[in-house]
Amino acid sequence: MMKIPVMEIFGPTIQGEGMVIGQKTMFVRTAGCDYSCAWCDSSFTWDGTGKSVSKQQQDIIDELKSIGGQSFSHVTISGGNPALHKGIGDLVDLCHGEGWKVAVETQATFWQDWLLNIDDITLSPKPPSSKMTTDFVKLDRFMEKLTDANASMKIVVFDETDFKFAEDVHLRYPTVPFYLQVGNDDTTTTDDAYLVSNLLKRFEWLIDLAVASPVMNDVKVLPQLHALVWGNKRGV
Ligand SMILES: C[S@@+](CC[C@H](N)C(=O)[O-])C[C@H]1O[C@@H](n2cnc3c(N)ncnc32)[C@H](O)[C@@H]1O
Ligand SMILES: Nc1nc2[nH]cc(C(=O)O)c2c(=O)[nH]1
Ligand code: SF4
Ligand SMILES: [Mg+2]
Repeated sequence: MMKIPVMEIFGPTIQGEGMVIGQKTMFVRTAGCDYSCAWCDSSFTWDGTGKSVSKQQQDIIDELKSIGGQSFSHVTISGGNPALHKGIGDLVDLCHGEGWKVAVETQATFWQDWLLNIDDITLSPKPPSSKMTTDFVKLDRFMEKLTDANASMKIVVFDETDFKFAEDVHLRYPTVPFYLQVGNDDTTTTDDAYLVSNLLKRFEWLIDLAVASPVMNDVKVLPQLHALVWGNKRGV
């Protein structure tokens, strides 16, 4: 089995974003990303400020059990970009062997066949404000392989240009469940009162855009619930 570079393992907490928002889950956060989004809230996974440890799949399972005890049945793998790591396939199989469901968060730039075994797949192509460029030809090929999977799109929106990008993505993949997510433009503040009021204002702004858009009639608009509850704290 190929080892996996792990940044952190934490939980149980609730999934704060997207298609299974509110779901009790453990998190495994892998190291390394092929992107470097301008506003990444997990930049410690790729900018050299965090420390990762290369781990065997069974050791990750043991750590999940020792941290989470009997109090979970769902594991979310995020990063960084977890799809950079082939070894996650064996981890997913071991999780399923334990009777746990597995979710993944990725920006959909790298394909891995283990994606077909994931219970909840969240794909998050990046809008212009991230300064990353989405290769739609590549994304088309990626999405074709997931036709029968339980996959969703989640686009983070910071401004009107991002919203237009989100509309384009939704129109391109109209049958894929679609989520709009509020962008957090201050991922370092510890002033939770300021952060929450700022995020709620942005949430209202995003709701207003979605409500007015005939393209966005069948979408869900969400904040990052964990940011509203715990601010920018890590490991929650
Ligand atoms: C840290 S990323 C890791 C997974 C993968 N690299 C990705 O981007 O999908 C997890 C989720 O957080 C979102 N995200 C990152 N920074 C954010 C921010 N400042 N505000 C809102 N969402 C953010 C990403 O778009 C992604 O959906
Ligand atoms: N509670 C909680 N929910 C999350 N949803 C996506 C997260 C991520 O960083 O990928 C995340 C996270 O870090 N914490
Ligand atoms: S793709 Fe995800 S982890 Fe990578 S830089 Fe962007 S938000 Fe951060
Ligand atoms: Mg996060």
